[in-house]
Amino acid sequence: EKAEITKEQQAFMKVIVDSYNRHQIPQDVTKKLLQEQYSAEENFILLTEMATSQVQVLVEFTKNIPGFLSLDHEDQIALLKGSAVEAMFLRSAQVLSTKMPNGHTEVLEERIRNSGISEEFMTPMFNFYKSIGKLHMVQEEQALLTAVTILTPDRPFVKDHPAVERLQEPMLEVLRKLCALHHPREPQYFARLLGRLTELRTLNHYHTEMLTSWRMNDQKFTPLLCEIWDVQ
Ligand SMILES: CC(C)c1onc(-c2c(Cl)cccc2Cl)c1COc1ccc(-c2ccc3[nH]c(C(=O)O)cc3c2)cc1
Repeated sequence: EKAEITKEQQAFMKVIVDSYNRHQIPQDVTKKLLQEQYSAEENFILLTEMATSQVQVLVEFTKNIPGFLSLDHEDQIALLKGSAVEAMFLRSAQVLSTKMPNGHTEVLEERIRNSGISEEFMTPMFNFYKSIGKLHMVQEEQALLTAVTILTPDRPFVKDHPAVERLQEPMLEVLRKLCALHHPREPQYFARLLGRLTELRTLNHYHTEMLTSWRMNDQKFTPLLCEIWDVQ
């Protein structure tokens, strides 16, 4: 029957979910959220460290997505560069929308709100965080939604669109079945989930402006972030 998740899809999903759970920012980095002092300068430095660590984790997760490593190498880079900010919004959204026992939720929000980001970006950013929170995604959905975001064919400079679509399609199919399984009373849940991906695209534009305003204040990024965001 259409809605059943097949054995192959189960195995396919397990690879992605296990990789997603395995690749997390190390404790010694995230525990700094609670330790460092609260100044705009210190918050920016800490968030830069978190983003750098998150990009490294993201690259490892992406390499485990079935078929990703057989894509054209330049397309692999284009997909990572094109999706990094969106994937980090999704990841930070999970931290900000679930009450973390370690108290990281509150301190992360506090540091983001006081890191030199102008008010005009705060509203759309935290509206997104709220809308993700309302979805109460299960971790399989979070993992697959992140993989679907990374394997979005129409990123800048991607040459072989069809090859990326062939990888994204089976993930969308499993995600659709998962939504039906975990949210049986919300037939529109899958559509709402994909709607978040559209909202993420708009956040990309805000993020580009955030980077520009940080750079205007001579804020420094790490080499990895400079490379992935084409700055400096
Ligand atoms: C370079 C820095 C200042 C930056 O620029 N834009 C953003 C930026 C911003 Cl604010 C918002 C959204 C996206 C970006 Cl990309 C950031 C900071 O980005 C991140 C902040 C936190 C986390 C993150 C991810 C996983 C985590 N787990 C835990 C834990 O306690 O387990 C904490 C945590 C933090 C990831 C990226």
